[in-house]
Amino acid sequence: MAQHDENVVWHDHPVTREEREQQHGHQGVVLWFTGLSGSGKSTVAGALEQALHRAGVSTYLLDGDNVRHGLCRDLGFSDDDRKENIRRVGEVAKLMVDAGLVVLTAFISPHRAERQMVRDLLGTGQFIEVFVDTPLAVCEARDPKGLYKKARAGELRNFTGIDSVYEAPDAPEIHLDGEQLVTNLTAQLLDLLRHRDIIRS
Ligand SMILES: Nc1ncnc2c1ncn2[C@@H]1O[C@H](COP(=O)(O)OS(=O)(=O)O)[C@@H](OP(=O)(O)O)[C@H]1O
Ligand SMILES: Nc1ncnc2c1ncn2[C@@H]1O[C@H](COP(=O)(O)OP(=O)(O)O)[C@@H](O)[C@H]1O
Repeated sequence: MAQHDENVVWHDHPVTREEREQQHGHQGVVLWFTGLSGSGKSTVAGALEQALHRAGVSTYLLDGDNVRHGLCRDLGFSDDDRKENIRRVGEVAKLMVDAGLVVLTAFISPHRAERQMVRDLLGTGQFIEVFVDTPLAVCEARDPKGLYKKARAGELRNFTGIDSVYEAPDAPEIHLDGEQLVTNLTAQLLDLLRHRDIIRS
């Protein structure tokens, strides 16, 4: 990968992040959902986005399945490709936070090091790690896309939880029990955002 060019200089623009946040009426922040395939990341992130949108919050949901159709269509599921996937998404999320949005991301993001990389990229308090903790057996029973079945049959290699690692977060900002009702999980996340003064009560 090409390295940073020292002849490219950062340019500050007249409209500041603070002014954009003022216009939105809230801060920019990333809610970084992580968990196994089938744990419920997209479902819970989608339900939370809907609740926030209805409350007038400016949001954007970046979803692994969708991003891999465009921005990351050249990437597969080797450790190096997953790392590059998360690096790109982290950079995009950072730009969206700078735009003043509440960004929700739904990527397996199986490696602690990559999640830490994104945390470091964003400022303090701007990276909220949401661990959707659903046992592998439950994810496998849900298997909405039939991918676990393929992985067990040896038709799909490097599948997270089967023959590729998932490193659970040590200290996520919020640890969700992925077997609870989606409405309950959404309420827990809204509470956290209110508690952190990211949205108003
Ligand atoms: N080998 C392998 N391992 C895991 N997942 C696989 C694989 N191949 C395809 N898929 C599908 O891709 C979705 C995960 O993409 P992500 O971008 O979130 O993965 S990662 O963060 O880069 O690890 C994942 O979607 P979710 O089920 O929404 O998590 C799968 O549908
Ligand atoms: N809390 C939940 N309780 C029961 N089923 C759920 C829950 N969350 C998600 N599901 C279901 O599990 C499946 C996987 O959810 P999904 O959001 O696609 O997971 P992920 O994005 O982590 O792969 C879907 O069929 C979804 O309807």
